[in-house]
Amino acid sequence: MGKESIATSFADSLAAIRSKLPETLQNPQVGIICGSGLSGLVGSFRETVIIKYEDIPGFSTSTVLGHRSELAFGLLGDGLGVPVVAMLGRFHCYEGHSLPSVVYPVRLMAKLGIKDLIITNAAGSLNPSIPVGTIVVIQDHLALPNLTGMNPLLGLKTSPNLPRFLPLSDAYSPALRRLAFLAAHKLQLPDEALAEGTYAWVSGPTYETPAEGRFLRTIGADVVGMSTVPEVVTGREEGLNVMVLSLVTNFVVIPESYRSIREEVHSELAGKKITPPEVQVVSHEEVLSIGKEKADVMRRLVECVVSTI
Ligand SMILES: O=P(O)(O)O[C@@H]1C[C@H](O)[C@@H](CO)O1
Ligand SMILES: Nc1nc2[nH]cnc2c(=O)[nH]1
Repeated sequence: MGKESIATSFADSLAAIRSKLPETLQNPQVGIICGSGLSGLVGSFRETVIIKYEDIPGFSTSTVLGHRSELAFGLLGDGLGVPVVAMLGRFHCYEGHSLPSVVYPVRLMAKLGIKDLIITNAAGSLNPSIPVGTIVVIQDHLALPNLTGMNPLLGLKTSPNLPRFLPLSDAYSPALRRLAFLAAHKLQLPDEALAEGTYAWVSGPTYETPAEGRFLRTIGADVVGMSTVPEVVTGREEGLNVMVLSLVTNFVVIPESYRSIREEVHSELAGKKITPPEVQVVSHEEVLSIGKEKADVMRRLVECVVSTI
């Protein structure tokens, strides 16, 4: 899409959205992107207005189970509540969406006036000390696609006011990360409920081979997932404060050693039968099931952070 048609598209999207919102929700302060199976957060909204993605010009729709394709506006948190906008479902490159489409909603939320962006996702753990069920407050990322030509900021700038070269050494807001740990304390979550770590972005839709998992761990990633980084990069370009909460839904399968078919065959030929180890595999059903189990903790945490922003 050229610069002019992107601008027209944003104007059309904004007009369609604003026409459906009451005065109290016209200026959301916080944007939230809900990861796989984590859209239950909307249950805590008051004065909720839901707009289907298909009714917003310029928007795509999500094709992934656990993503609802709806934009939710409402008031969240104690007292009068903070006006927020939440994406109940996101777009991933592996669905066939282009990077500009994946990050379109982030740019739109920035144009709606949000200052802070809270992103959640489901991720696999590469770190033995970060078990399934932990929420990881992301402190940094490793994005091989960004480094190798799949960067959401490649190409013409969508506005002359945006920086051409964006520093990312401060991508994950320390102030918001502090609020996450303070919120966990306020909610009396056990210490181990929240960890800190580095997120690796891969395109998906395949889960990692054992060698890929080992590689990502070796280069410093704690969790891995198929989303989020394009949203973070674009959010930073738009001048937003960004925080990412990754729910660990599974361990990435990294066996200590490989099953040796060579040894099995040689043993069999020598009259000794070796019982092969069970092969573990990850599934999206498992990801959604842990998401369902932990959705409430994520909901309370995000609500508490929003109340204290
Ligand atoms: O949208 P998120 O990042 O939460 O979803 C994760 C990554 C894949 O889309 C999916 C794999 O199970 O879950
Ligand atoms: N790439 C990747 N994405 C995930 N999303 C949830 N679990 C995983 C995982 O193990 N690997």
